Amino acid sequence: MARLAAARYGKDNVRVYKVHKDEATGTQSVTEMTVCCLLEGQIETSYTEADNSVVVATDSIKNTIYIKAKEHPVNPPELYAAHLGQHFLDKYPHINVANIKVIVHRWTRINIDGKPHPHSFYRDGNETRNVEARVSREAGIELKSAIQGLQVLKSTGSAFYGFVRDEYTTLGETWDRILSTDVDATWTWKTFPTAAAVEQGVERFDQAFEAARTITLKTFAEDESASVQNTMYKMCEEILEKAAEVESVGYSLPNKHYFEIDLSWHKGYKNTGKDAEVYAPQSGPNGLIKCEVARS
Ligand SMILES: O=c1[nH]c(=O)c2[nH]c(=O)[nH]c2[nH]1
Repeated sequence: MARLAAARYGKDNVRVYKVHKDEATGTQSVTEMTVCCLLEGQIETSYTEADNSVVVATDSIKNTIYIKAKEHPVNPPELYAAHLGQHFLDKYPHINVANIKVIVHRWTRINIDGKPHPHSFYRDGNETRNVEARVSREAGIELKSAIQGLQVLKSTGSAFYGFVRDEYTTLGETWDRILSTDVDATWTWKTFPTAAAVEQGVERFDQAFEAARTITLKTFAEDESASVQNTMYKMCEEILEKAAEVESVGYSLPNKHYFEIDLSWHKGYKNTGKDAEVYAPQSGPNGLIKCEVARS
C-alpha cells in the first residue's frame, strides 16, 4: 500500500516586471522579480483519484501573480509575498498553505554626468534580494529574507592556522591569504499573524536588508579574519543586534580557494609566501561553511 506523504504544486519561474511612474518628477522606478508559488491543502485526491476539482490550475496561479503585482506594491518583496500568499487562503477554503518565493534582480539607476537618470538602469551584479514566505492558516506568515550571490574578495587580512594537524593534513598554516566567497545570508523574522501585520511597520524590511548588506560588506572588509567560521559569526551577531524583529540569521559561504603557484622553476622567480603575486583561482573543490545564529 502507498500513501501520499506530502504534496505541493504551483508555478515556478514566473518573471514579473513592474514600473512605477512618478508623474510629478517624471522619474520612473523599476522592479524585476522571479516568483514561485506552491500551494498545499486538501489536494490529495488530485494525486490519488485524478480529481481535478480541487486543482487551481498552475496557469491561474501565474495569472494571480501578475494581478497581485498590479493591485499591490511589489516593494518590499516581503509585503508582496505576504499579500500574494494571503490571497490564496482567502479565496480557496481548501488551500491551507501558500509557499511564495520572490527573487528580486538588480536594476540600479544609471548616473549620467553625476546625475541619476530618470528611466535608465544597469545590472551591477548577479546578487539578488530574496524572500520566502510560508503563509498558512495555522501558523500565520513565516518570512525569510535573504541576499544571494554577492561575490566578494579580499586580497589580504585573512589567516587560517591552528587547525587539526594529523596524518590526513597537507594544508599549510597561513597568516596571510586571499579570502573570497559568494554571500548567501538569510534572516528569519518573527511570525506575523496576517498580511496587515506585515504591512504595519513595513520599513523594517528595507532597513534589515540594508543593514545586512552593509554589515556583510563592512565585516568582510574590516575583520582580520581568523576563519570563514569566525567572520560569518560576527556578521550574524551584528545583524541580530540591528534588526529587533529578526529571530535568527544564517550564512552559507563557499570558501573559493586561490592557490599559490611556485614559479621558481622559471629563472628562479619568487612567487610564494610574501612574494606571491600570481595565483591560480580554483573552480572546485571549495570549502562550504554554514551557520545559523539565534538569540539566546
Ligand atoms: O576559513 C576556513 N575554514 C575552514 O574550515 C577551512 N578548511 C580549510 O581547508 N581552509 C579553511 N578555511
